Amino acid sequence: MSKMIIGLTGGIGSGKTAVSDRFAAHGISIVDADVISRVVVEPGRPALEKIRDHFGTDILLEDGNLDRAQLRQKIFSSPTDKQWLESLLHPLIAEETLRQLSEAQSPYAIYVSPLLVESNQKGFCQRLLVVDVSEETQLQRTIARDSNDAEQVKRIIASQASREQRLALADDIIVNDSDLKSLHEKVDAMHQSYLALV
Ligand SMILES: CC(C)(COP(=O)(O)OP(=O)(O)OC[C@H]1O[C@@H](n2cnc3c(N)ncnc32)[C@H](O)[C@@H]1O)[C@@H](O)C(=O)NCCC(=O)NCCS
Ligand SMILES: Nc1ncnc2c1ncn2[C@@H]1O[C@H](COP(=O)(O)OP(=O)(O)OP(=O)(O)O)[C@@H](O)[C@H]1O
Repeated sequence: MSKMIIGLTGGIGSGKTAVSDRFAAHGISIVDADVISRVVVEPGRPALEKIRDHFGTDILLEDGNLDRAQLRQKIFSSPTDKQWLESLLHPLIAEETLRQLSEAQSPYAIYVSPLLVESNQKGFCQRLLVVDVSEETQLQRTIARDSNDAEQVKRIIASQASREQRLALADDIIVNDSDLKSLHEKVDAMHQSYLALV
């Protein structure tokens, strides 16, 4: 088991994956809540059946997989549906997260989650690292990546913690306002400072 767990968070499109990929390149174990949230709803999993019973068969694609774009549309326009989905998935995500973290072998491990500040997941992290960008950058990068419409991305941003709320809880901050090369340099420096802590 790793000696230290760093929580990594940031809003949609802030660069959490870009940052965690760079830590992974240094051999650091990454446990990613967004990745786990896909595994727990794979075909054959009980959670997918519950989602189908709740939203109807139309929530599945023809091949039986979850229609994630449709579910995203639904939950970010209905707070009740969002709450229902979160109460189904968050305990499953937490269980798998703890399992994966207990297997992490690197000097420290990173738990990536968009909701570390919102839901009470900070508990098992010794430090919180926040990737910080302006809302304009979040919008631009998310739209370019997912071809989502701006209104939906704005609704997702509005449903998440604010920049200020995240920064208030941060132990460490990476500002991702420049190019990927400069992001990698910042991560490399952070990696060295974490190694010095363990
Ligand atoms: C709604 C779903 C199906 C959309 O899937 P999709 O593949 O389009 O997006 P993905 O899962 O990669 O998430 C992308 C980003 O959306 C944002 N997001 C996702 N879920 C939430 C949420 N419950 N609240 C706020 N923002 C969220 C995050 O910034 C996340 O990084 C999916 O996000 C989901 O199942 N969400 C509920 C589970 C959850 O809370 N996951 C967050 C990690 S704990
Ligand atoms: N410094 C940067 N310069 C240019 N593009 C970037 C930079 N950082 C991230 N990106 C790009 O912006 C998009 C969003 O980044 P990334 O997927 O890492 O964010 P995220 O926080 O993991 O997003 P989500 O919350 O949606 O999972 C990606 O397409 C990524 O390649």
